[in-house]
Amino acid sequence: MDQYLLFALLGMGAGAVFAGLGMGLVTVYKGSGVVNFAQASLGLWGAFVFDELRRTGDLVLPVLVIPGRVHLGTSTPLPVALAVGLLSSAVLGGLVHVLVFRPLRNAPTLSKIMASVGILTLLQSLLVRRFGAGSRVVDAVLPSGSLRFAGVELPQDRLWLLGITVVVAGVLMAYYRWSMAGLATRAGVEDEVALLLARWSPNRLAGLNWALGTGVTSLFLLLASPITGLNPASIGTLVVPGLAALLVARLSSVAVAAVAGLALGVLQSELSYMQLQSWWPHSLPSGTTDAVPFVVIVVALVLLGKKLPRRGELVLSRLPAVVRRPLRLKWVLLGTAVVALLAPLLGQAQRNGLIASMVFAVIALSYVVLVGLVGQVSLGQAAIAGVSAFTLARATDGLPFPVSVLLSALAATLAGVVMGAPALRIRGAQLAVVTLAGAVAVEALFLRQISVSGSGLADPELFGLDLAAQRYSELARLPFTYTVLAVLVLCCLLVSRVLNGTTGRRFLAVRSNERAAAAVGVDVARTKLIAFALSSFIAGLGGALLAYSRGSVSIESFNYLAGISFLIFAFIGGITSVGGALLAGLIGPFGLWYVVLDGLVPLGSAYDILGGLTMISTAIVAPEGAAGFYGKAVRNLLSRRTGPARDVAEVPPPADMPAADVPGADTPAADVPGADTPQAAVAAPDAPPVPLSAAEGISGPALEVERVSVRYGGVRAVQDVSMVVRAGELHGLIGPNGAGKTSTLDAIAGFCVSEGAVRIRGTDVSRFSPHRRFGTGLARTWQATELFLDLTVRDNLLVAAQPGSPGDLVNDLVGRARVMKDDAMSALRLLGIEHLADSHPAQLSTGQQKLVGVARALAARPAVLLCDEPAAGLDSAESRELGRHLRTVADTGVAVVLIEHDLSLVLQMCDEVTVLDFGRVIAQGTPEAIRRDPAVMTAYVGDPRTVDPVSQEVQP
Ligand SMILES: Nc1ncnc2c1ncn2[C@@H]1O[C@H](COP(=O)(O)OP(=O)(O)OP(=O)(O)O)[C@@H](O)[C@H]1O
Repeated sequence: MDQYLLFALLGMGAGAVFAGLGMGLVTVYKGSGVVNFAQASLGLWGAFVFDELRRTGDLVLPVLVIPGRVHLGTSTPLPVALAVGLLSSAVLGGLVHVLVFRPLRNAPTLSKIMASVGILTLLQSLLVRRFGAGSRVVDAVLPSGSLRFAGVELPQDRLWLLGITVVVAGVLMAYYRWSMAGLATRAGVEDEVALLLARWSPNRLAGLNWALGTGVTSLFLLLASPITGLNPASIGTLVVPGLAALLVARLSSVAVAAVAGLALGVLQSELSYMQLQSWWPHSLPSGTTDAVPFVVIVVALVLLGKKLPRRGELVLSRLPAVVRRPLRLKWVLLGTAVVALLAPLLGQAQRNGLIASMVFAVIALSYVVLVGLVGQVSLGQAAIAGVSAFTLARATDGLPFPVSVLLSALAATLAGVVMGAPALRIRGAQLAVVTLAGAVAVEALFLRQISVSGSGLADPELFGLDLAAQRYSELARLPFTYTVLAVLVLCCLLVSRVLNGTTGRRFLAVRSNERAAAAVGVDVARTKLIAFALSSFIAGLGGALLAYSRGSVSIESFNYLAGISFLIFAFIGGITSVGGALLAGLIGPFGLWYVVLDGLVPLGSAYDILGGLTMISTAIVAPEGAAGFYGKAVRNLLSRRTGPARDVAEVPPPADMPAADVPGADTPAADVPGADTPQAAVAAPDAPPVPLSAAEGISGPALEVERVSVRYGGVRAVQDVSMVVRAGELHGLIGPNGAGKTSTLDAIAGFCVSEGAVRIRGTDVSRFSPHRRFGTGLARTWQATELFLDLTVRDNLLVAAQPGSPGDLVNDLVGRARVMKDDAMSALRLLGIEHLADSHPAQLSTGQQKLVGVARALAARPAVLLCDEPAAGLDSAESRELGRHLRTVADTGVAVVLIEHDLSLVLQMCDEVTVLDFGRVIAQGTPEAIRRDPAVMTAYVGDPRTVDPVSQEVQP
């Protein structure tokens, strides 16, 4: 027991460091909304500066140019060195905010993650350049020696660290609770607009918090350095536990971050003690302690996943745009032929560069699938590629060449799905944290356990043809070059097919808006898992090729730092297109660009610094990457010469533009897909109703809601609401603000936890997820339009028309995907907006967007359509037009539930009306009955009289 106490206290050394990281990360996040992957590097800078001052009296500067250091005298007193060290980190943190994150304030989360990862690599290289790569032993800062307690010698420095952690956490808490700047920072987390109105500058506050956060982290790294030593390479062991503390603290509580950090340190220390015991199962991998943060993160996310707060940012930002355009076969063949003809002409070094470029392009394609198309930021792809490489070296002995590679890639697929599974509830920076922690765990539990030397890898051979990458003096053999080229071409075609097929459409829908995707039947979790699997398979192929090309498998090629470097180059190239991946290959580690540059100036580690700097500037200037940036520039140039380029979406006309002026209006009806169907006859609300709904011919209730209740914590938003809606009925759901209308709709569609029963055409769907409810014939629209901004109007509708089936991916790959264009077009035609099919949502007016939202819900021919204030934001003429459209929809046999504030519109258009107030049904019946119901008028105007439905004036 004494030993457990001792090890618990020993763990406080690392624990205080983790706590310092966690508290610093929370401070930075509170101030700026950035999850700072470079926190440990920024903190280490101050610790190194402090140590260097004490050793040599030199103040080291982070500037890349000379002079890198200023001599301040031979002996610097401890307090001065301490102050200068902390200040260095704080200033560096403030500078990072001003130079990088301030310009990125409104940028997508992806750009912020990439920038902070760029800073991490940049600082790591800087630390090595300025202070050397080795480990430093640091003189004691805190009192050493021990105290005797309960028969155990307790180290004093750990007790001091524990005390300092408590004090710093207390000071930070007091700062956020009582100081004006702290209170303003907390207010900014909720609502930055309000902060601005109160005359606080969010930028200045962010800068202050950056400086404070990095200073706090540096303090703990510095004080604990005599225990932990100082080593630039230790960043890997620091980043993940710090991020784990941040997540456990729900990104907001300094105190919880401190406790979580200390607890992690203690847990790791106790585990390392237990591993020395005879009863410990020694068959467990020795890296178990390094995997602890991953487990903590996974548990934290499972328990807190949906509760993690989001910042009230000024601007909602989007990921870089994706252009869906299939690869043209002639370009693929031409490109392949050029590389194939060029390869024999290159020298060994250049051909090696070509191979490295092609291998890296394959790996970059895996990022295109996961990060570019689904928006899932992964820092763990190198570990996934490593699983394949190590499997190839160890587990596929004796298997023939392509089979061994395919099996290894499948092992990587499995690892990717396992790493991705806990991440299904999250995205953005938190996902990046999980994948980074996962990469460290894979490295500790798997890669390090099966370290393999070069001889472990059998050379590839196909039908007697020697495909080895190297043989004697030949370092880059042609047959291997062609093998890699073939794999790259296949992967490019695969990704292009997926991007342009139904799977890609669904990927982009999930990337754009997860809950809207679920509302149109997309199984979001499955879609993400498919993306993880596909991307891991491609990364696995890349990993196997990388292993062959290097002739050996080493951890350094696949550790978390390699993962970060991979992501950096993939992002610089362009993370949303096949072209971007090819560019990434060109500039990637040891690729052709590196070889050419290295021939001119020896690069060494400067290439990483260059990569980090390029990464940061790419994140700021061109988040779409070099491919997107130059692609756009070329298109602009062409359009200036020849008029608008074809793939740039043209701005559609307003809805009231005459049909003849609409692009494509001169297309004969017979040329429009689906024009020969009966639905094609319907072009306006005045036209006779056309059967569109899957509910055709069904009589009886399409929707039954029975005693549904919804609670948000202490708020009872909906209480025992019941209603029945028949096929072909337009049912109004009205009530004052906050009456519970949207919550009722959310409960029916499965978007909130509720009690009671919901039946669609007799099927009880109360326990179904939203996408399964959609499958039974229930569609909805949203109060905000919630269209998929990355997709055209047609594609928005096609996502709903084809919510997914198990064979879709294979069909996409073999080019046999079914396209339900008719359903999509007939929904657009029904609402008179087929001319908008090729527009992007951002180009449409609010009214047009609302109609597209209704059309999207109709594209799957639902039996029940729930419309949440579709007329909000429209003028009264547009509202009435929309009302007529909905009447037409109901007349096709769809049961329509309409939430609407325009009382006169509801009383005119609807067959039945349900009125809610304070979450309860206060009236139900025909518009006539509702009009006469005094309870309704009391709820609306506090006056028990009736209302004139047209003028909305209260009648005596
Ligand atoms: N996510 C939530 N968490 C806590 N309370 C909520 C949440 N969503 C809604 N509420 C509360 O539940 C009640 C009903 O809200 P709801 O949005 O369903 O009403 P509504 O009739 O649709 O209002 P409006 O017409 O303004 O859209 C309100 O008191 C609201 O503040």
